[in-house]
Amino acid sequence: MIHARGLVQKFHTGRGKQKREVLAVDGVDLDIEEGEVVGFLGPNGAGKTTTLRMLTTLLRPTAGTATVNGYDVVADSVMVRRSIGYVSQAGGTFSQAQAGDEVVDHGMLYGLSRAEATERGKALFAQLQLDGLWERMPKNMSGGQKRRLDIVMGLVHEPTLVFLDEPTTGLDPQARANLWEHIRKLRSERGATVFLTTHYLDEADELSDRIIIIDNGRIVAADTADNLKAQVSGDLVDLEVADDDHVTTAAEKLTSIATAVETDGRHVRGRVRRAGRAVPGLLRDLESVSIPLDSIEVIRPTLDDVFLTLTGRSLRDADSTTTSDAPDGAEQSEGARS
Ligand SMILES: Nc1ncnc2c1ncn2[C@@H]1O[C@H](COP(=O)(O)OP(=O)(O)OP(=O)(O)O)[C@@H](O)[C@H]1O
Repeated sequence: MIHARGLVQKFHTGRGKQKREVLAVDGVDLDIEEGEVVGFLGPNGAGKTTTLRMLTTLLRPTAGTATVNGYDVVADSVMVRRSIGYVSQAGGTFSQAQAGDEVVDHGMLYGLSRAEATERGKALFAQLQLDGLWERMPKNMSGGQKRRLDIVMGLVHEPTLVFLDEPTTGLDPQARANLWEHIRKLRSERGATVFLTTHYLDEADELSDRIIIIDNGRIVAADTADNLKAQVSGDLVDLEVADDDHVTTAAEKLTSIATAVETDGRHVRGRVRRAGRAVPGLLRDLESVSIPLDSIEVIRPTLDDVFLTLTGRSLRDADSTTTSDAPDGAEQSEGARS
Protein backbone atom coordinates (compact mmCIF):
# COMPACT_ATOMS: atom_id res chain seq x y z
CA MET A 1 0.00 0.00 0.00
CA ILE A 2 2.63 2.53 1.11
CA HIS A 3 6.31 1.75 0.70
CA ALA A 4 8.97 4.39 1.14
CA ARG A 5 12.74 4.14 1.14
CA GLY A 6 15.08 6.86 2.27
CA LEU A 7 12.62 9.74 1.87
CA VAL A 8 14.31 13.08 2.40
CA GLN A 9 12.95 16.62 2.30
CA LYS A 10 15.22 19.63 2.58
CA PHE A 11 13.82 23.14 2.71
CA HIS A 12 15.83 26.28 2.07
CA THR A 13 14.73 29.30 4.02
CA GLY A 14 15.88 32.93 4.25
CA ARG A 15 18.22 34.87 2.01
CA GLY A 16 21.84 36.00 2.14
CA LYS A 17 23.31 35.52 5.60
CA GLN A 18 19.94 34.31 6.91
CA LYS A 19 19.99 31.42 4.43
CA ARG A 20 19.33 28.17 6.19
CA GLU A 21 18.74 24.57 5.26
CA VAL A 22 16.05 22.64 7.13
CA LEU A 23 16.23 18.86 6.95
CA ALA A 24 12.54 18.29 7.65
CA VAL A 25 12.55 14.57 6.76
CA ASP A 26 15.81 12.71 7.01
CA GLY A 27 15.72 9.24 5.44
CA VAL A 28 12.30 7.79 6.22
CA ASP A 29 11.43 4.16 5.39
CA LEU A 30 7.79 3.08 5.64
CA ASP A 31 5.87 -0.12 4.92
CA ILE A 32 2.14 0.12 5.46
CA GLU A 33 -0.03 -2.80 4.42
CA GLU A 34 -3.60 -2.95 3.19
CA GLY A 35 -6.23 -2.57 5.91
CA GLU A 36 -3.89 -1.13 8.53
CA VAL A 37 -4.73 1.95 10.57
CA VAL A 38 -1.40 3.60 11.30
CA GLY A 39 -0.97 6.49 13.73
CA PHE A 40 1.94 8.80 12.87
CA LEU A 41 3.10 10.58 16.02
CA GLY A 42 5.75 13.13 16.82
CA PRO A 43 6.18 16.54 18.38
CA ASN A 44 5.64 19.81 16.52
CA GLY A 45 8.03 20.17 13.63
CA ALA A 46 9.07 16.48 13.66
CA GLY A 47 8.28 16.04 9.95
CA LYS A 48 4.82 14.43 9.97
CA THR A 49 3.07 16.81 7.58
CA THR A 50 6.10 16.98 5.29
CA THR A 51 6.15 13.16 5.04
CA LEU A 52 2.42 13.14 4.30
CA ARG A 53 2.81 15.82 1.67
CA MET A 54 5.47 13.76 -0.10
CA LEU A 55 3.33 10.61 0.01
CA THR A 56 0.31 12.49 -1.35
CA THR A 57 2.45 14.01 -4.17
CA LEU A 58 2.06 17.59 -2.97
CA LEU A 59 5.78 17.85 -2.37
CA ARG A 60 8.49 16.23 -4.46
CA PRO A 61 11.02 14.33 -2.32
CA THR A 62 14.55 15.78 -2.28
CA ALA A 63 15.77 12.18 -2.25
CA GLY A 64 14.41 8.68 -1.81
CA THR A 65 11.49 6.83 -3.35
CA ALA A 66 7.92 6.00 -2.45
CA THR A 67 5.04 4.07 -3.94
CA VAL A 68 1.44 4.54 -2.86
CA ASN A 69 -1.17 2.03 -4.00
CA GLY A 70 1.53 0.69 -6.32
CA TYR A 71 2.12 4.05 -8.03
CA ASP A 72 5.35 6.00 -7.81
CA VAL A 73 4.79 9.37 -6.10
CA VAL A 74 6.94 11.19 -8.67
CA ALA A 75 6.44 9.30 -11.94
CA ASP A 76 2.74 8.41 -11.40
CA SER A 77 1.62 11.30 -9.23
CA VAL A 78 -1.74 11.67 -11.01
CA MET A 79 -2.60 8.02 -10.34
CA VAL A 80 -1.54 8.36 -6.70
CA ARG A 81 -3.87 11.35 -6.28
CA ARG A 82 -6.79 9.60 -7.96
CA SER A 83 -6.44 6.56 -5.71
CA ILE A 84 -6.31 8.24 -2.31
CA GLY A 85 -8.28 10.47 0.01
CA TYR A 86 -6.43 13.30 1.75
CA VAL A 87 -7.57 15.59 4.52
CA SER A 88 -4.90 18.21 5.04
CA GLN A 89 -4.08 19.93 8.30
CA ALA A 90 -4.82 23.38 6.98
CA GLY A 91 -8.14 22.37 5.49
CA GLY A 92 -9.30 22.96 1.97
CA THR A 93 -10.12 26.31 0.50
CA PHE A 94 -13.73 26.63 -0.40
CA SER A 95 -15.37 28.70 -3.11
CA GLN A 96 -18.55 30.71 -2.64
CA ALA A 97 -20.67 27.64 -3.36
CA GLN A 98 -22.93 25.81 -0.92
CA ALA A 99 -21.24 23.05 1.07
CA GLY A 100 -23.30 20.28 -0.58
CA ASP A 101 -22.41 21.50 -4.08
CA GLU A 102 -18.71 21.52 -3.16
CA VAL A 103 -18.98 17.93 -1.98
CA VAL A 104 -20.87 16.77 -5.08
CA ASP A 105 -18.41 18.52 -7.43
CA HIS A 106 -15.53 16.92 -5.56
CA GLY A 107 -17.09 13.46 -5.83
CA MET A 108 -17.76 13.95 -9.56
CA LEU A 109 -14.14 14.98 -10.06
CA TYR A 110 -13.26 11.50 -8.84
CA GLY A 111 -15.64 9.85 -11.28
CA LEU A 112 -18.85 9.49 -9.24
CA SER A 113 -22.21 10.27 -10.83
CA ARG A 114 -24.11 13.27 -9.42
CA ALA A 115 -26.61 10.92 -7.74
CA GLU A 116 -23.87 8.81 -6.14
CA ALA A 117 -21.94 11.85 -4.95
CA THR A 118 -25.10 13.35 -3.46
CA GLU A 119 -26.07 10.11 -1.70
CA ARG A 120 -22.60 9.53 -0.22
CA GLY A 121 -22.17 13.19 0.67
CA LYS A 122 -25.47 13.29 2.54
CA ALA A 123 -24.68 10.07 4.39
CA LEU A 124 -21.32 11.54 5.49
CA PHE A 125 -23.02 14.79 6.54
CA ALA A 126 -25.28 12.76 8.81
CA GLN A 127 -22.44 10.65 10.24
CA LEU A 128 -20.26 13.66 10.94
CA GLN A 129 -23.07 15.73 12.45
CA LEU A 130 -23.43 18.22 9.65
CA ASP A 131 -27.17 17.66 9.22
CA GLY A 132 -28.96 20.74 8.00
CA LEU A 133 -25.79 22.36 6.65
CA TRP A 134 -25.90 21.01 3.09
CA GLU A 135 -26.99 24.38 1.74
CA ARG A 136 -24.82 26.52 4.03
CA MET A 137 -21.79 28.31 2.56
CA PRO A 138 -18.61 26.99 4.21
CA LYS A 139 -17.50 30.53 5.08
CA ASN A 140 -20.55 30.75 7.35
CA MET A 141 -19.67 27.55 9.23
CA SER A 142 -17.84 27.31 12.56
CA GLY A 143 -14.22 26.13 12.59
CA GLY A 144 -15.22 22.64 13.71
CA GLN A 145 -17.98 22.37 11.08
CA LYS A 146 -15.50 23.39 8.37
CA ARG A 147 -13.08 20.76 9.68
CA ARG A 148 -15.78 18.11 9.38
CA LEU A 149 -16.58 19.34 5.88
CA ASP A 150 -12.88 18.86 5.00
CA ILE A 151 -13.23 15.29 6.18
CA VAL A 152 -16.37 14.72 4.08
CA MET A 153 -14.45 16.00 1.03
CA GLY A 154 -11.59 13.61 1.75
CA LEU A 155 -13.90 10.61 2.06
CA VAL A 156 -16.77 11.19 -0.38
CA HIS A 157 -15.22 9.18 -3.21
CA GLU A 158 -14.71 6.25 -0.80
CA PRO A 159 -10.97 5.89 -1.23
CA THR A 160 -9.40 2.67 0.02
CA LEU A 161 -6.35 4.59 1.25
CA VAL A 162 -6.92 7.69 3.34
CA PHE A 163 -4.39 10.21 4.67
CA LEU A 164 -5.66 12.30 7.56
CA ASP A 165 -3.48 15.09 8.92
CA GLU A 166 -4.62 15.86 12.48
CA PRO A 167 -8.25 15.13 11.63
CA THR A 168 -9.70 15.79 15.08
CA THR A 169 -7.80 18.92 16.10
CA GLY A 170 -10.36 21.61 16.86
CA LEU A 171 -13.28 19.20 17.14
CA ASP A 172 -15.35 19.00 20.31
CA PRO A 173 -15.30 15.66 22.18
CA GLN A 174 -18.56 14.45 20.64
CA ALA A 175 -17.45 15.16 17.06
CA ARG A 176 -14.11 13.57 17.85
CA ALA A 177 -15.79 10.39 19.09
CA ASN A 178 -17.96 10.29 15.96
CA LEU A 179 -14.94 10.59 13.72
CA TRP A 180 -13.17 7.79 15.59
CA GLU A 181 -16.22 5.63 14.99
CA HIS A 182 -16.16 6.54 11.32
CA ILE A 183 -12.45 5.71 10.98
CA ARG A 184 -13.05 2.33 12.63
CA LYS A 185 -15.85 1.64 10.16
CA LEU A 186 -13.71 2.63 7.18
CA ARG A 187 -11.45 -0.22 8.12
CA SER A 188 -13.93 -2.81 9.38
CA GLU A 189 -16.59 -2.35 6.69
CA ARG A 190 -14.52 -1.34 3.69
CA GLY A 191 -11.08 -2.69 4.50
CA ALA A 192 -9.65 0.81 4.01
CA THR A 193 -6.09 1.69 4.97
CA VAL A 194 -5.76 4.79 7.10
CA PHE A 195 -2.60 6.81 7.76
CA LEU A 196 -3.26 9.52 10.30
CA THR A 197 -1.19 12.06 12.16
CA THR A 198 -2.40 13.25 15.51
CA HIS A 199 -1.26 15.12 18.58
CA TYR A 200 -3.64 13.19 20.78
CA LEU A 201 -1.83 10.21 22.26
CA ASP A 202 -5.07 8.58 23.39
CA GLU A 203 -6.40 8.87 19.85
CA ALA A 204 -3.35 7.17 18.34
CA ASP A 205 -3.49 4.49 21.03
CA GLU A 206 -7.21 3.87 20.62
CA LEU A 207 -7.45 3.82 16.83
CA SER A 208 -4.18 2.53 15.46
CA ASP A 209 -3.12 -1.01 14.69
CA ARG A 210 0.40 0.31 14.55
CA ILE A 211 2.14 3.45 15.77
CA ILE A 212 5.03 5.09 13.95
CA ILE A 213 6.92 7.76 15.88
CA ILE A 214 8.98 10.40 14.09
CA ASP A 215 11.39 12.79 15.77
CA ASN A 216 13.68 15.29 14.03
CA GLY A 217 12.78 13.83 10.64
CA ARG A 218 13.70 10.25 11.55
CA ILE A 219 11.55 7.29 12.51
CA VAL A 220 12.41 6.34 16.08
CA ALA A 221 9.85 3.56 16.60
CA ALA A 222 7.30 1.53 14.67
CA ASP A 223 5.20 -1.19 16.29
CA THR A 224 1.86 -1.89 17.93
CA ALA A 225 1.11 0.37 20.90
CA ASP A 226 1.22 -2.69 23.20
CA ASN A 227 4.64 -3.82 21.95
CA LEU A 228 6.06 -0.32 22.18
CA LYS A 229 4.85 0.02 25.75
CA ALA A 230 6.16 -3.42 26.70
CA GLN A 231 9.61 -2.78 25.20
CA VAL A 232 10.04 0.53 26.86
CA SER A 233 9.17 0.59 30.47
CA GLY A 234 6.75 -2.17 31.32
CA ASP A 235 3.70 -1.80 33.54
CA LEU A 236 3.90 -0.22 36.97
CA VAL A 237 2.64 -2.68 39.61
CA ASP A 238 1.68 -1.10 42.94
CA LEU A 239 1.03 -3.45 45.88
CA GLU A 240 -0.49 -2.05 49.03
CA VAL A 241 0.53 -4.47 51.80
CA ALA A 242 -2.01 -4.81 54.64
CA ASP A 243 0.51 -4.34 57.47
CA ASP A 244 3.99 -2.85 57.91
CA ASP A 245 5.61 -6.14 59.01
CA HIS A 246 5.28 -7.74 55.58
CA VAL A 247 6.55 -4.90 53.40
CA THR A 248 10.13 -6.22 53.11
CA THR A 249 9.03 -9.74 52.14
CA ALA A 250 6.53 -8.34 49.62
CA ALA A 251 9.33 -6.25 48.08
CA GLU A 252 11.50 -9.37 47.77
CA LYS A 253 8.69 -11.26 46.07
CA LEU A 254 8.01 -8.36 43.67
CA THR A 255 11.73 -8.18 42.83
CA SER A 256 11.49 -11.71 41.37
CA ILE A 257 9.32 -10.38 38.50
CA ALA A 258 9.97 -6.62 38.50
CA THR A 259 12.71 -4.04 38.05
CA ALA A 260 13.17 -0.72 39.85
CA VAL A 261 11.36 -1.97 42.96
CA GLU A 262 10.83 0.68 45.63
CA THR A 263 8.81 0.96 48.81
CA ASP A 264 6.81 3.89 50.10
CA GLY A 265 5.10 3.23 53.45
CA ARG A 266 2.97 0.11 52.88
CA HIS A 267 3.21 0.52 49.09
CA VAL A 268 5.66 -1.58 47.10
CA ARG A 269 6.08 -0.65 43.43
CA GLY A 270 8.02 -2.02 40.50
CA ARG A 271 8.10 -2.19 36.69
CA VAL A 272 6.91 -5.47 35.19
CA ARG A 273 7.28 -6.31 31.51
CA ARG A 274 3.87 -7.89 30.95
CA ALA A 275 1.96 -7.50 34.18
CA GLY A 276 -1.10 -9.38 32.90
CA ARG A 277 0.99 -12.52 32.60
CA ALA A 278 3.24 -12.11 35.64
CA VAL A 279 0.88 -10.83 38.34
CA PRO A 280 -1.25 -13.98 38.88
CA GLY A 281 1.93 -15.92 39.79
CA LEU A 282 3.02 -13.11 42.12
CA LEU A 283 -0.34 -13.19 43.90
CA ARG A 284 -0.09 -16.96 44.41
CA ASP A 285 3.45 -16.47 45.69
CA LEU A 286 2.35 -13.82 48.21
CA GLU A 287 -0.54 -15.98 49.34
CA SER A 288 1.71 -18.99 49.86
CA VAL A 289 3.72 -17.02 52.44
CA SER A 290 0.54 -15.46 53.90
CA ILE A 291 1.14 -11.83 52.94
CA PRO A 292 -2.21 -10.02 52.89
CA LEU A 293 -2.73 -7.13 50.45
CA ASP A 294 -5.15 -4.23 50.78
CA SER A 295 -4.99 -3.45 47.06
CA ILE A 296 -3.10 -4.05 43.86
CA GLU A 297 -2.97 -1.64 40.96
CA VAL A 298 -1.47 -2.13 37.51
CA ILE A 299 -0.76 1.10 35.64
CA ARG A 300 -0.06 0.68 31.95
CA PRO A 301 2.56 2.94 30.40
CA THR A 302 1.33 5.56 27.96
CA LEU A 303 2.70 6.38 24.52
CA ASP A 304 4.19 9.45 26.18
CA ASP A 305 6.28 7.14 28.41
CA VAL A 306 7.43 5.43 25.20
CA PHE A 307 8.47 8.71 23.63
CA LEU A 308 10.18 9.83 26.82
CA THR A 309 12.25 6.66 27.00
CA LEU A 310 13.19 6.87 23.32
CA THR A 311 14.12 10.54 23.17
CA GLY A 312 14.50 11.79 26.75
CA ARG A 313 11.72 14.31 26.09
CA SER A 314 8.01 14.20 26.70
CA LEU A 315 5.72 14.55 23.70
CA ARG A 316 3.50 16.64 25.96
CA ASP A 317 6.31 19.04 26.84
CA ALA A 318 7.46 19.19 23.24
CA ASP A 319 3.97 20.23 22.27
CA SER A 320 2.11 21.59 25.22
CA THR A 321 -0.52 23.54 23.29
CA THR A 322 -2.23 20.70 21.55
CA THR A 323 -1.80 17.45 23.45
CA SER A 324 -4.46 18.04 26.07
CA ASP A 325 -7.95 16.84 25.38
CA ALA A 326 -9.96 19.17 23.19
CA PRO A 327 -11.87 21.37 25.60
CA ASP A 328 -15.56 21.95 25.24
CA GLY A 329 -16.05 24.77 22.79
CA ALA A 330 -12.83 23.88 20.97
CA GLU A 331 -14.68 24.51 17.74
CA GLN A 332 -14.74 28.22 18.44
CA SER A 333 -11.06 28.43 19.30
CA GLU A 334 -9.82 26.51 16.29
CA GLY A 335 -8.92 29.63 14.35
CA ALA A 336 -6.53 30.63 17.10
CA ARG A 337 -4.50 27.45 16.83
CA SER A 338 -0.80 28.14 16.16
N1 LIG B 1 7.74 25.07 3.35
C1 LIG B 1 8.65 25.01 4.31
N2 LIG B 1 9.77 25.78 4.29
C2 LIG B 1 10.69 25.71 5.25
N3 LIG B 1 10.63 24.89 6.31
C3 LIG B 1 9.55 24.10 6.41
C4 LIG B 1 8.50 24.12 5.43
N4 LIG B 1 7.56 23.22 5.80
C5 LIG B 1 7.99 22.67 6.96
N5 LIG B 1 9.19 23.20 7.32
C6 LIG B 1 9.98 22.83 8.50
O1 LIG B 1 10.19 21.42 8.44
C7 LIG B 1 10.11 20.84 9.73
C8 LIG B 1 9.02 19.76 9.74
O2 LIG B 1 7.75 20.38 9.61
P1 LIG B 1 6.38 19.55 9.53
O3 LIG B 1 5.29 20.52 9.27
O4 LIG B 1 6.53 18.40 8.62
O5 LIG B 1 6.28 18.99 11.03
P2 LIG B 1 5.06 18.29 11.76
O6 LIG B 1 5.62 17.12 12.45
O7 LIG B 1 3.94 18.06 10.82
O8 LIG B 1 4.66 19.41 12.82
P3 LIG B 1 3.21 19.81 13.40
O9 LIG B 1 2.88 18.77 14.38
O10 LIG B 1 3.48 21.13 14.03
O11 LIG B 1 2.26 19.88 12.26
C9 LIG B 1 9.85 22.00 10.68
O12 LIG B 1 11.10 22.42 11.20
C10 LIG B 1 9.24 23.05 9.80
O13 LIG B 1 9.49 24.33 10.31
